[in-house]
Amino acid sequence: MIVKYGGNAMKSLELRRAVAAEIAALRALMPVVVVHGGGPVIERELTARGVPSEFRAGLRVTPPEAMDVVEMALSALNKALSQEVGQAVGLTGRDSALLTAEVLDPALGRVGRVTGVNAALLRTLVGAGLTPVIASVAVGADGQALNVNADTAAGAVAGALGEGIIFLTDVDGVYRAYPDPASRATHLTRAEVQAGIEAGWIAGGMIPKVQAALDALDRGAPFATIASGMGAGVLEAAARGEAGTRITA
Ligand SMILES: Nc1ncnc2c1ncn2[C@@H]1O[C@H](COP(=O)(O)OP(=O)(O)O)[C@@H](O)[C@H]1O
Ligand SMILES: CC(=O)N[C@@H](CCC(=O)OP(=O)(O)O)C(=O)O
Repeated sequence: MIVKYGGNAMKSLELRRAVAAEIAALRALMPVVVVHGGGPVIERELTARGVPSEFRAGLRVTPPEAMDVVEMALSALNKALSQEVGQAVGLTGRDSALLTAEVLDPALGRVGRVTGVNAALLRTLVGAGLTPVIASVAVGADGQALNVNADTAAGAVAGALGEGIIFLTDVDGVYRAYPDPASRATHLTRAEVQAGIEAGWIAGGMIPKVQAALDALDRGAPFATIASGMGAGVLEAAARGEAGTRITA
């Protein structure tokens, strides 16, 4: 199982540690690979250095000087998360070409689109009983770092391994009538997701998330689930298909 968490499931150190404990518990049941973001940590480090940044269509415009800060911030966070998950190895996409990428759009600077995943490295680590914890920094053809949205990076890893993925966020799943949690869809097909975006009941930050889920399916993942990182036992329940919204082809 691939588990992705980012800013929303890291709003406090307490929540971050609770999520790490959930991941460690899931690992007792099945092999786990973790992919993480950390938008708020990046934001804080950019601000502290007076490096401005803006988002276009959900992606951070990343000139080279911002890329240096993104990599530094996510690498430091990666080591802390790896330690919290335990029995883990923290990596970025630059280690053993774990995530290779190409420039998505020169207008966005050093933002990457994942072109390859070193699945053999991940299988070796998992086979040795270790949990890979991957920061969403990839390596470009020029050998330099590229910034990849963490949901997208996680989807690419799930696709390459042919495993399911759970995106942990701050809502219980995809709601048909946001923000009413009673309207959570337990299951959605690709066609229903596309219809939901067109109809407007899938909106805001949920759009790039469901798009990352569809991209994961395109790349070979059997399912992609969106679930809450805020509740005890939710991750295990989502892995069983009993929590969150599971999206399948
Ligand atoms: N139909 C919907 N169901 C649930 N959440 C939705 C829906 N439409 C929009 N959202 C919004 O999407 C948010 C999750 O996306 P986002 O904040 O970008 O997550 P993350 O930072 O964890 O990647 C929710 O907090 C909610 O505000
Ligand atoms: C290109 C791009 O936008 N990269 C993201 C990577 C981190 C991320 O995605 O973190 P969350 O999971 O916390 O959102 C960024 O720079 O913020």
